[in-house]
Amino acid sequence: MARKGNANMACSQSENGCIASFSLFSEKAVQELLHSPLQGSDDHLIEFSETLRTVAKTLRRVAEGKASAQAEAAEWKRKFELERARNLKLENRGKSCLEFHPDLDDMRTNNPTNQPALCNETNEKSERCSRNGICSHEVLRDGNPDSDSHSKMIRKASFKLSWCCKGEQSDQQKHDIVSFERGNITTAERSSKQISLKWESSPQTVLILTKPNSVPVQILCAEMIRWLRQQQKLHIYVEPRVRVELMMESSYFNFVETWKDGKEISALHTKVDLVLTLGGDGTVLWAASMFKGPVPPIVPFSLGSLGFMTPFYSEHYKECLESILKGPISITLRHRLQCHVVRDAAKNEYETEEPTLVLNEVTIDRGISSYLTNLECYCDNSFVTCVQGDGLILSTTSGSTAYSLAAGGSMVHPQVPGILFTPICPHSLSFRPLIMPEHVTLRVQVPFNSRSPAWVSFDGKDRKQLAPGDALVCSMAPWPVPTACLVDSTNDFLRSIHEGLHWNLRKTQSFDGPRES
Ligand SMILES: NC(=O)c1ccc[n+]([C@@H]2O[C@H](COP(=O)([O-])OP(=O)(O)OC[C@H]3O[C@@H](n4cnc5c(N)ncnc54)[C@H](O)[C@@H]3O)[C@@H](O)[C@H]2O)c1
Ligand SMILES: Nc1ncnc2c1ncn2[C@@H]1O[C@H](COP(=O)(O)OP(=O)(O)OP(=O)(O)O)[C@@H](O)[C@H]1O
Repeated sequence: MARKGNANMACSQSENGCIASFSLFSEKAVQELLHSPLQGSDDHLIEFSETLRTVAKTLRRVAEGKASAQAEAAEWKRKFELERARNLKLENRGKSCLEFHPDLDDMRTNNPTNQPALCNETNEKSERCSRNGICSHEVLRDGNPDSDSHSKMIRKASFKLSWCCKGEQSDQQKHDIVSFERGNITTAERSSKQISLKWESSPQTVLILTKPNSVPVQILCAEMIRWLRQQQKLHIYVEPRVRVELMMESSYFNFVETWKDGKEISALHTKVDLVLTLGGDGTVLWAASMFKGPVPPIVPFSLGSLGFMTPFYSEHYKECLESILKGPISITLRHRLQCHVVRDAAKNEYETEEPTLVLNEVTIDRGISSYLTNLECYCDNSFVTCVQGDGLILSTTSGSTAYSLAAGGSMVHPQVPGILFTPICPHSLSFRPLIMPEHVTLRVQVPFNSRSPAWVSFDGKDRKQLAPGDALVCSMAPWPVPTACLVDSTNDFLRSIHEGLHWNLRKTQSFDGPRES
């Protein structure tokens, strides 16, 4: 019955009007005809019914063939897009690496092989490692040349660990990341160390972003601008809306700069040294969303109710800013996800549609539909699972304390590079959340046979519909969001889960009472 139902659906969904009209002669219709009072009374009618049944069967086979061809085409398309996404990622990495290097010309001249900056970095790393005496690339020596046969037998085998960059030919792209010291694996570098920012020249320009419709925020903003101008001699940028509000208050604020259009916004990162946010976590998300590429360091002042990412107290803004402008400051590099919506109809969406960067998460859910969402999920070339439930959250580790947490995901330190894969109300008893490594590309596909479309939203905003056949492709973005820490990354994170969520708060058990003897 289910197969028959599917066949009918495939026929009626077809854009081909001819097949749609033939679906009138479905097997069900034929059965009804056979069981009608005319049955047996007319041999010709029976013969005709048999013919119709054959036609219906043939049509069903055609519809099934079409569905399977569509699925195969989607699979090829998915592979093609994955490959493109990988290449794009590599290209972006190359670009960002080059962009962030101030002495690019020097490097080019000093790099006879003309390798990209990434390779130089790797060389630098291994040089640094050798200096530290940790990353020896030598083959393990025997030790004592006079050693007896017993000690030779217990000698450990030597080996080399290397890492393959995707999309390159395997022989050319092996970089040693972990080496061996007398056969034991040690790591020289870890990606999640506390990062310190030291100004090499003083910051000149500050962008202030504020939560809208808040009088305390407006008052603080005006006060802060006066202080930054008079005491720190800084250039100030604000949003057009805020400039209007300031000018209504006083013409004194005429020096405050703003922008006119999206083009000027996209050039902001080249002018702004520091971004101050006055609001809650939503204002930090807003600030991050303004920068589609590199993001200047953000100093988030807390004027909201929760404030996971806003460690600075607005009452102490003068002391905070004095110390930040002087530096050095501890920062958290918050990873972002780069998301592409890939339409089934698109020939090549990567070239036409801008990716959306999210700091918290991208959510694919059932929107207003009351049906279960049905989402096929892939990680690189591997099938992950099919989500049947309210939806799926792909979250950064910064976002792990937001929607993903509410859906049962783990809380993860924001400096850990990874992508959280958290289902929303899965209709299955065994669906636990996953955390994937940072280098993967995830693809969430609405299958062709889905009963309803799905909806995607980015940091809780910009909802878009995903029709059957459409997909969301998501990978780690090359541009993280550097946010200033009040103390350091770990201290701020723990403080936020204690104070913000009252994590594991319980009255301590009293001393009196039964004890183990
Ligand atoms: N059920 C839920 O928990 C739920 C539902 C929808 C959206 N959200 C979250 O709201 C975010 C958008 O925030 P908004 O301020 O624009 O909307 P909002 O004003 O609706 O605020 C949502 C709440 O989430 C908190 N929040 C945001 N980012 C956080 C983070 N990284 N860690 C801990 N808490 C965080 C905010 O402080 C706020 O209290 C989305 O990215 C999503 O994570 C949560
Ligand atoms: N500069 C801005 N322009 C437009 N919208 C903004 C801006 N800053 C913040 N928002 C939006 O305003 C909403 C509320 O912001 P925010 O979370 O900072 O304040 P809050 O809700 O009072 O804080 P909390 O969530 O901690 O209670 C968010 O949805 C955010 O996206």
